[in-house]
Amino acid sequence: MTVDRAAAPHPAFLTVLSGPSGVGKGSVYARVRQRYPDVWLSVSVTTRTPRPGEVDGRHYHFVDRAEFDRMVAAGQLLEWAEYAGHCYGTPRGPVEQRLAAGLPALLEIDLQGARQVRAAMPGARLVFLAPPSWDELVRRLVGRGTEDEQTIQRRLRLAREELAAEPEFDVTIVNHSIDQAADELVALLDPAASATHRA
Ligand SMILES: Nc1nc2c(ncn2[C@@H]2O[C@H](COP(=O)(O)OP(=O)(O)O)[C@@H](O)[C@H]2O)c(=O)[nH]1
Ligand SMILES: Nc1ncnc2c1ncn2[C@@H]1O[C@H](COP(=O)(O)OP(=O)(O)O)[C@@H](O)[C@H]1O
Repeated sequence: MTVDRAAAPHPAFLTVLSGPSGVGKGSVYARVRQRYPDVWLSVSVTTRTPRPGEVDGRHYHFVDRAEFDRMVAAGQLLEWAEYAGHCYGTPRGPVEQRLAAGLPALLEIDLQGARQVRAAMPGARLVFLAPPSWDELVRRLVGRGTEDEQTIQRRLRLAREELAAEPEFDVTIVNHSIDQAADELVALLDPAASATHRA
C-alpha cells in the first residue's frame, strides 16, 4: 500500500470522494455527471464480483486476486486497500496522465485510500460524503438490496470507523438529497460550471 510521491505534478487538481457504503457516493456522482459532463472519475480495479447492472471497464475493472496482486507488484496502482474482504485500487496511469495535462481528476475511494493519497499528495482535496443520520445510512444500505445480511453488517461496522474519521477530511458534504449533494460537489470540482448551472 504505497504511493509514489512523484505521481502527481498538480496535486491541487486531485479530489478524493469518500464515505461509508450506502451513503450515496455512486448516486451523487451520477447526478454530478449529468450536470457537469466533463467530470473525470478514475475507474478502479476490484476483486469483488459485479452487481447487476455494473459494467466492466465503466463502473470497475473487475479482476481476480492474481491479477490484482500482479498490478500491485508491478507498481500499477496509485493506492490500494482491502475493504470488507475485497481488494480495490486506483490504476496509476490514467490519473497521472490527467494531472500531467493539468486536468482535474476525481477518485472515489475508501478511507484507507484517502489516507494514502493525503500522505503522498498533500495538495489533494479530501471530500467526505456523510449521511444525514446513522439510521438513514442503514436504510439506504439495506434498501439498495445489493448485499446479503452478513455483508451489510460488515460494511456497517466499517462505517462506524469511517464516520469517526470525518475530521480528517477537508470538506464534508451531507447527502440530504442527491440534488443538493451533487450541487455542492460540482461547486467544489468546478466553481465556474456551478455558477453557470445556477444562473
Ligand atoms: N482504496 C480504494 N477504495 C476504493 C476504490 N474503489 C472503490 N473503493 C471503495 O471501496 C468501498 C466499497 O466499494 P463498493 O464495493 O463499490 O461498495 P459501495 O461503496 O457500497 O458502492 C467504497 O468505500 C469505495 O469508495 C479504490 O480504487 N481504492
Ligand atoms: N440523498 C439520498 N436520499 C435518499 N436515498 C439516497 C440518497 N442518495 C442515495 N440514496 C440511495 O441509497 C442507496 C445507496 O446509494 P449508493 O449511491 O449506491 O451509495 P454508495 O455508492 O455510497 O455505496 C441507493 O439505493 C440510493 O438510491
